[in-house]
Amino acid sequence: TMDDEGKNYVSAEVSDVLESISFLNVEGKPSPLESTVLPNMEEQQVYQPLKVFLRVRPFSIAELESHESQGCVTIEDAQTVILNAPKESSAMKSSERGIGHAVHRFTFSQVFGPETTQSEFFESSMKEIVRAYVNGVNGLVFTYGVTNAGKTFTIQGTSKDLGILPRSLDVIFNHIKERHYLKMNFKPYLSNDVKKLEDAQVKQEEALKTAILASLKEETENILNTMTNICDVKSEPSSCTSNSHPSNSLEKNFVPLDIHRTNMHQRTQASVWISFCEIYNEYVYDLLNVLSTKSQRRRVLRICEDQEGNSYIKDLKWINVQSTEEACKLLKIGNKNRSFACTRMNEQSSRSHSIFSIRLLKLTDEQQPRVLGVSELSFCDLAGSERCNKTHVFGDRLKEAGNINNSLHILGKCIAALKQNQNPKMKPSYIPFRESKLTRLFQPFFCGKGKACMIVNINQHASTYDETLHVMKFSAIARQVIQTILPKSFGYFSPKLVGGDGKPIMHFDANTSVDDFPDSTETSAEEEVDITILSHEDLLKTTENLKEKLVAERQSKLLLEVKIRKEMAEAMFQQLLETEDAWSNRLEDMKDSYEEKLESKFEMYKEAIKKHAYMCAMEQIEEHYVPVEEFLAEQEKVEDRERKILQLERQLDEQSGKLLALGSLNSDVLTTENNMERDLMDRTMKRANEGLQKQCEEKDELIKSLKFKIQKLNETLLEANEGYRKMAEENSQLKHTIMLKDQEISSLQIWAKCVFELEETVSSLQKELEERKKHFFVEKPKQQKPRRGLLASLKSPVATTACTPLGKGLGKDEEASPYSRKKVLLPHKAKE
Ligand SMILES: Nc1ncnc2c1ncn2[C@@H]1O[C@H](COP(=O)(O)OP(=O)(O)OP(=O)(O)O)[C@@H](O)[C@H]1O
Repeated sequence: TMDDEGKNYVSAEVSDVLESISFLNVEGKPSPLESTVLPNMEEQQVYQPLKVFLRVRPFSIAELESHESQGCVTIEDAQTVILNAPKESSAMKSSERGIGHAVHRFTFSQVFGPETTQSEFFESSMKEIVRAYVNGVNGLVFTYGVTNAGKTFTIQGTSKDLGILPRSLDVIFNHIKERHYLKMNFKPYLSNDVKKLEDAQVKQEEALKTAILASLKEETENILNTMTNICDVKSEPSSCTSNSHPSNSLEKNFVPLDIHRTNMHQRTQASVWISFCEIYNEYVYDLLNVLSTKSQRRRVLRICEDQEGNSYIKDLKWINVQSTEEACKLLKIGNKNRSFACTRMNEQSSRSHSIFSIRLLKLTDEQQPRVLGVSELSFCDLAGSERCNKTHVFGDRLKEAGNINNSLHILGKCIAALKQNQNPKMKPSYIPFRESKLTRLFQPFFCGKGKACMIVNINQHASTYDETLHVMKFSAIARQVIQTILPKSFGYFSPKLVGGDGKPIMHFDANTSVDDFPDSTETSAEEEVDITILSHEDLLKTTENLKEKLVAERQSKLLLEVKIRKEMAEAMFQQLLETEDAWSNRLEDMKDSYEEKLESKFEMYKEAIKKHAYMCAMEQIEEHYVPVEEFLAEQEKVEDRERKILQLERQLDEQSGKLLALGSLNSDVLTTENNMERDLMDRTMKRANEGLQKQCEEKDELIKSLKFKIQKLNETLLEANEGYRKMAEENSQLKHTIMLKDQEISSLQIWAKCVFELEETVSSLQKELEERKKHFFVEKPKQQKPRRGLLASLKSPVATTACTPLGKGLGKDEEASPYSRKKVLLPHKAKE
């Protein structure tokens, strides 16, 4: 019953898909294979961010029982998911220490929750890429995540629940339907070319395919006995037990394709080829290689590049497939080989990257087929990323080689570099595509030769939270990468057709020349060997060989180094000489330029000085400015004076000449021949002489009268002198008299004082006398006479002194009363 359920479920899904892309096949409209590319891809380059889808795996019952569910992952919306660090995670511990956060938000092109069905996932994530692919655009899908996150489940799925790979195959086959080219004579070759096989080669091809498919049959038969389902490598036991006949169930799972219903009217046809390989420890192995014995060593494949620099895996088997069923069988065989190899090496499958590729060859009609284009769709199931985290692959340098997976580290570096190079402000950095096998194969998809899409698978386990967080951080960077998709992918990868011998087929394209097909583009035919599977002796031998090679290599390198050093030294010397030359030239130039500058400066200063001088002169002129009229007038005056001087000088000369002539007149008269002139001279001389004599006489008279006047004045002066002398004498006498008079006055003053005192005494005496008289009038009236006589005797000498000749000038005062005299003398007293 489960089988039936599963069958119906898948069938319904596939038909949904077919419906959704049915527009590609609408009757009457040109087939999508006829139009080489999608319309929008035809004209221009397409820039679009790398599509990154997140798929969250549901919990299993066991996981829920072991408390893995701690709400670490919350889907916010169709694009956003939130990660909450659980208690035990180091992210939480870090955030508690203040480093980083406990909650992270991430956005994706689309987030698919645990409930998402395989069909829903395919519909939303793969439709665009598959649609582009059938129209000629290369595609790459890779899953990224920790082990057990659901990568393989997403790509391959289980027998009941097909993954994106079988679904894509189904869509492809349904798309080509009647235009399916069933012959095997056109086979993918190198990176993008097609090889036309000879009949024998076709037979070989068919035999190989049968052998490979037979290996599955053998295996299936063996496994049938142990009731193990090989339908999917990691199918759950519950699903496997119900499958009594897995191959049958698989067949039923797909929509039956009527591959014989080829429409002959359709000119274009398609041939489908698949390959399946793995990259383990940086070695590429073909997973469709059937090993005859279990001990047989797996062959390591080389990655080569064609002329255009497109990498491809040399000698990788390409198997023609005619249906999804066949392709899925081959997938199973590959898975089986992968697990077998891994078991033998005691390693887990998640340590390798597996790449399942589908090549679609677009051919013209069957009668005379021509190759129109080749497109490739690859599904890459990457190794679990957690091991890389543990070895600090991101950021830190990867030191260990050996068994550590280098590819994811390089992929991270490439994505970071791609992102950085999109920033125009940043210096473009080198993208280390060539540093790992995986990135070498991915390179075309990041360089515009196809569409890439990344599927991030996470589980919600608390125990692997830190690893999951790392995956999310990686995808956040990847999401920022802008993909450039070059136009006309078919045209861009214009395929070349070669014959069975690998030589170009001329009739294929008239424009193709033989030169376009080199015999081989491979660098070395030496086969790489996976050393991990060599025996001890083999390893020792290999080591010895390698040592020898190393020594030889070192020697040649040394020689090369010496040669390079010598060349470098020569080049350096040459450069030094050139530099010296350049510098000396520059020095000369500088010297010249400085000289020029100096000269110009000198000229400048000269000019400045001139200007200054001119300015000064102008200022002076302004100060001493004389109007022209004045100046001319002055000049005229000067000239006039000069003329007068000249005239006077001439006159003087004449006069002196005349005087001389006068002195020697008589002798001259006798000697002079010209009498007329002489007479005239005489006459003028005479006249002048007369004038002069008259003048002299007048002057003499004047002198005489002046002399007389002087004489008179002298006399008057003498008289005056005499008078003056007399006056002086008189004056001195008078002065003397005055002096005497002064002396007299002063003595008189003394006398007057005495008199005044005496008078006072007298008056007092008189008063006394009168009193006494009154008294005596009564007693002795006769005693009054003698006292009157004493006063009179005192008065008479004073009168005599006043009558002396010295007192002449004061005559008027002499007769004045003693009171009046007193008045005159008072000022003298004051002066003293
Ligand atoms: N979306 C899903 N729904 C149901 N079961 C799932 C889902 N995703 C994964 N599983 C189951 O989880 C288990 C682990 O998944 P899967 O093997 O795909 O992980 P993985 O990432 O490929 O691991 P590894 O890196 O080891 O190959 C499988 O049993 C698978 O069936």
